[in-house]
Amino acid sequence: MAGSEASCVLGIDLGTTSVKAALLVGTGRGHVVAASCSRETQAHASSLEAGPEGMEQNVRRIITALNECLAALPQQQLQRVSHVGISGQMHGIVFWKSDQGCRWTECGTSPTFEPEEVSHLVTWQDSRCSPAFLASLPPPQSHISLATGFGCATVYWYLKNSPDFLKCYDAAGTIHDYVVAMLCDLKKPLMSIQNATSWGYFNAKTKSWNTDVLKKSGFPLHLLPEVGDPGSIAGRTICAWHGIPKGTEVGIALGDFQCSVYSCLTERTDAVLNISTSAQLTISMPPGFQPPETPDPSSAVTYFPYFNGDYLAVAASLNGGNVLATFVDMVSRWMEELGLQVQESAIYAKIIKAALAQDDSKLSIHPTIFGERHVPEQLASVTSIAASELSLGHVTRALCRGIVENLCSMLPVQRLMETGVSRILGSGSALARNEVLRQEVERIFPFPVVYGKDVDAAVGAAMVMFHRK
Ligand SMILES: Nc1ncnc2c1ncn2[C@@H]1O[C@H](COP(=O)(O)OP(=O)(O)O)[C@@H](O)[C@H]1O
Ligand SMILES: O=C(CO)[C@@H](O)[C@H](O)[C@H](O)[C@H](O)COP(=O)(O)O
Repeated sequence: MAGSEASCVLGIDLGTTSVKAALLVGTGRGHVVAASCSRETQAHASSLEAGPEGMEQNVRRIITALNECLAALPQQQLQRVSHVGISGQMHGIVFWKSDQGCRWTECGTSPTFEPEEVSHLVTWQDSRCSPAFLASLPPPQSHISLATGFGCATVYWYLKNSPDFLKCYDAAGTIHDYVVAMLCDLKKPLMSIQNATSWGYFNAKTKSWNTDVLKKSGFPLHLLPEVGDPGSIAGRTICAWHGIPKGTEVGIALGDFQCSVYSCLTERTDAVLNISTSAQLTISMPPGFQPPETPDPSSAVTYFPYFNGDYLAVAASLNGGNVLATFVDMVSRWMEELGLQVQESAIYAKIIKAALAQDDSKLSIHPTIFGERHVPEQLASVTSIAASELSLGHVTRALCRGIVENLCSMLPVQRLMETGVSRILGSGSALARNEVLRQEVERIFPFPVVYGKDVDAAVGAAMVMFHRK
């Protein structure tokens, strides 16, 4: 009954590069994606406090992209939305004043909210916390090693370097926690244990913050959100929003990679490979699995809470589609310096075409320009450079291969085989839009590869709510 009366569920994903939205409609046997939309946020912002090491995003731009996305969805179906599920980029932190986080205004025919007293979002890509700074912090009681870009590490950085900044705000969360708090007018933000784990200083087993450790070191505890289980309801919308009725239930915000996995994983013998701005290779752990109490900082695999007490083992690479985006940006800047202007989308199309015509290359690119959390100091390198292999096609092919090989070095094919993996599910729009990356995925894995669409996390966030209904 995907007909006109069926109720709809809206899924939203606030990614690092783009915002996506997907409308799911119930059918007799499940659901279908009735409409979807994606908008780049173009939200990069300079950091006043951290300088070039900061990686911040302008929250207004993110919300503008969100509004544009929702405005592009069919009004009739938005009016039938019964639940909203929201996911987004993990680890990051945004601060706001709880009584002035946003202002609701009329936007076309329906109200929407505009950010007011809100800081920039300091993202997972932020590198202001050096290894020496992190080593100076109290050791967390968590199974996850602390890294730069994690919410609690960022708070400590402000505490040391810019304490007045923190005095301006009394609430904090991930960007998706912020949106949920604004939609439902939560005075105290609520965070899922998926996102709380991604901030550091969180014990996923007891589902609680390391308050004793944090308190002793003067951490502003009032900035820590309440925590809840993924799949639970955070509140109800306080206004009709883009036609979505007032009083619609909104789920607690979820991690984007868990939602990408949720959108496609059906068998325990599946591994999920997601490539968006970052990249992840994930397998699900058996029911009842508990991660070791203390992390191995040299391990490339971490364990993240999934749903219903289950865990995912994930190789989370900081070098995914962003490496290609950086390459495209570099080409575009070089061309500009040479007096030519070419749109980035045209560069993507050309480099992908050139690499498709170049199906092999001895050129070897280790692409970790952003480091990796377990080896932050190991940056990118290029080897086996032959004069005959310098075309755009060779370089793009080698770059795509390097991204996939790097991810596989973090969670090797051998380990996948030992755990019984028999299929790779590919998700994320960097993969969906790049045939060269897909070819390299198919080359490296000795398993069949099945692809999703480019709004997977948004679909996953909606599915979580759909299954609650
Ligand atoms: N025109 C394009 N063609 C192919 N790939 C693209 C194009 N534009 C962007 N990309 C890739 O998509 C990535 C961003 O994917 P996206 O799903 O929007 O990320 P996120 O979910 O992190 O917001 C970029 O880092 C880049 O590698
Ligand atoms: O770092 C991890 C997990 O530790 C990432 O996998 C996590 O999903 C983060 O949200 C991403 O890094 C950001 O997601 P995306 O915008 O690249 O899709």
